[in-house]
Amino acid sequence: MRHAHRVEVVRAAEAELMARLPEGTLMRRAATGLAVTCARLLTRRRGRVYGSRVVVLAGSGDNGGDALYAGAELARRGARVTAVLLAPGRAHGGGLAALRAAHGRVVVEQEIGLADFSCADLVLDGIVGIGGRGGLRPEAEPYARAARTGPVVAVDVPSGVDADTGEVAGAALRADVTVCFGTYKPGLLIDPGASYAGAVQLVGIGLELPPAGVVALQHADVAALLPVPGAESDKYRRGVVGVAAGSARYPGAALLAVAGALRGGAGAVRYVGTAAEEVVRGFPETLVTEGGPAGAGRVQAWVVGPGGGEGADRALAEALAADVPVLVDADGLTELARLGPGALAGRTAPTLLTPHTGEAARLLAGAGGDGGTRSEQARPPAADELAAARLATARRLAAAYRATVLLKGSTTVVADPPPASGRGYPHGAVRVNPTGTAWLATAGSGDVLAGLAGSLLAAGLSAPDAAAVAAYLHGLAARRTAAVPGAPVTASEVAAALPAVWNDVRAGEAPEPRSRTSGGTGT
Ligand SMILES: NC(=O)C1=CN([C@@H]2O[C@H](COP(=O)(O)OP(=O)(O)OC[C@H]3O[C@@H](n4cnc5c(N)ncnc54)[C@H](OP(=O)(O)O)[C@@H]3O)[C@@H](O)[C@H]2O)[C@@H](O)CC1
Ligand SMILES: Nc1ncnc2c1ncn2[C@@H]1O[C@H](COP(=O)(O)OP(=O)(O)O)[C@@H](O)[C@H]1O
Ligand SMILES: [K+]
Repeated sequence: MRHAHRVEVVRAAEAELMARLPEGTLMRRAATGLAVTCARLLTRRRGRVYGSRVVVLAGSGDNGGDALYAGAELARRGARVTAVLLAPGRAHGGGLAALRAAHGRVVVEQEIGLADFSCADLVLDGIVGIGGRGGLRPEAEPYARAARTGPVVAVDVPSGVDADTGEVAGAALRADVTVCFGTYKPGLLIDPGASYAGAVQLVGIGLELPPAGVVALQHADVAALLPVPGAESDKYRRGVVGVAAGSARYPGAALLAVAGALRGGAGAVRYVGTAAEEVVRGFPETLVTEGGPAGAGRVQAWVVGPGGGEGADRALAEALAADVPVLVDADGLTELARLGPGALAGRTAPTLLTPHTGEAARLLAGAGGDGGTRSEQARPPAADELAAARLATARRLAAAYRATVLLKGSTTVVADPPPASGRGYPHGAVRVNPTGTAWLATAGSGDVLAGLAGSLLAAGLSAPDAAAVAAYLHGLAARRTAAVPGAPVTASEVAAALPAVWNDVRAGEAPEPRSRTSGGTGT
């Protein structure tokens, strides 16, 4: 599990630890970890550190201090280090002295051409870290846009990325590697910030931290959550998932949701809807029932809405009336947005909403724009604004509907509603998904995800576990299924690859590293 903490929490842990240690200890630990990574990258690129050209971009805070100290360590090993001071006169005094003592060169911005930056063997981004406010400043923007040949190593956070949220206001430094200290920051795991961070490495500095508000499951965490039938299991004990999906216009959505559901660990899939004939032809193992969810017999969880068309309102009402977990997707969400959060008010069983940002915009508008009452009409949020602020969007929706929310797109975010007491930290737990590829943005892949997550719910996983495990497997399946890495995939292929990735996860096969060309980490 990767744990990510807010800046405020990191600061508190830092203060507590610093009070017990000699001054400068934490920065020395951070800078040493940073220098080790840089030396490894330089050795890979040039065979050795000695003689390599390193540019340090140093801002006015401790982030610049880390970069200057790391630059000094590289200079001591023979690297030709040039530090560019973006806030001359305010650079970290100790770091500057260390770099000068190691015969590093120190210049101000006007004294170095972008050409020197562009041909460096390695650039250290120490412009700003967790103390950053309001995006990159004008003096730093040319570095964000300049071409470069060597890797950029971000210190703690890529400058310009909001550490708490992953939001990027304007330009930001695009890193190949980010070396972060003490804990991951949410902004390193959530797009757009995550896509600026490259490969993220954590350097422990001894912070004692409380449980993390944001986590990313890894292979072993997912493996531990996968349902496994016991010796006494039968198909009903394994869980029956009901799928109310598809319509005359979108029969394929029913097939794809069922395809996902059949691979999610439930013992049986029960289908209700107008595409029963097509479903049985495609998947003879499906149980089909006439009418809506109300008359369908016992199920342990419902999936409502993929391709649901005009029948989605009835299916939603009947599924929500059942005292079992309900996953609401697609047309079910459009109907829920029309009804507003009150439609979930009487439910005691878990509800899982799986919107993309367009549906999230409708849901927020249905909740009164800001999650308040419907009479407080605010400007309806636009989908692209919500995509740029994925963490806040998922949290707002979870709070407004008091349901678990899986927000789809580049970095899928799963948010729980805040605790009912309203005391303490004002947000519920959040999981972010580290697998996936932008090729998942293909028609029908969301239907597969809905079926898969619903099946995991029926098999007994909690709503946040089912959502996070489904997103993880779905993202891995998309990566695995491409005939050539990075090639397009179809939703049917994603569904067909699920058993193989299930086995990979159980066997502990490492996932592929994230790939820029495949368009990010999220599903
Ligand atoms: N926490 C820990 O445990 C440890 C933390 N460590 C390190 O310390 C870092 C945090 O250092 P920090 O607190 O000095 O803040 P930092 O990120 O350097 O930025 C603040 C400075 O930047 C300025 N500034 C603000 N916004 C800006 C912008 N948009 N663009 C440009 N400049 C901007 C602002 O000045 P202003 O100009 O606003 O007056 C202020 O001077 C952390 O990320 C990690 O690297 C490690 O050494 C070890 C343990
Ligand atoms: N840019 C992206 N990067 C990664 N995954 C994405 C991206 N855009 C969409 N996805 C994923 O693709 C799937 C699309 O689902 P959805 O929008 O519901 O499509 P459909 O309605 O056609 O099934 C989701 O799992 C979503 O997270
Ligand atoms: K930085």
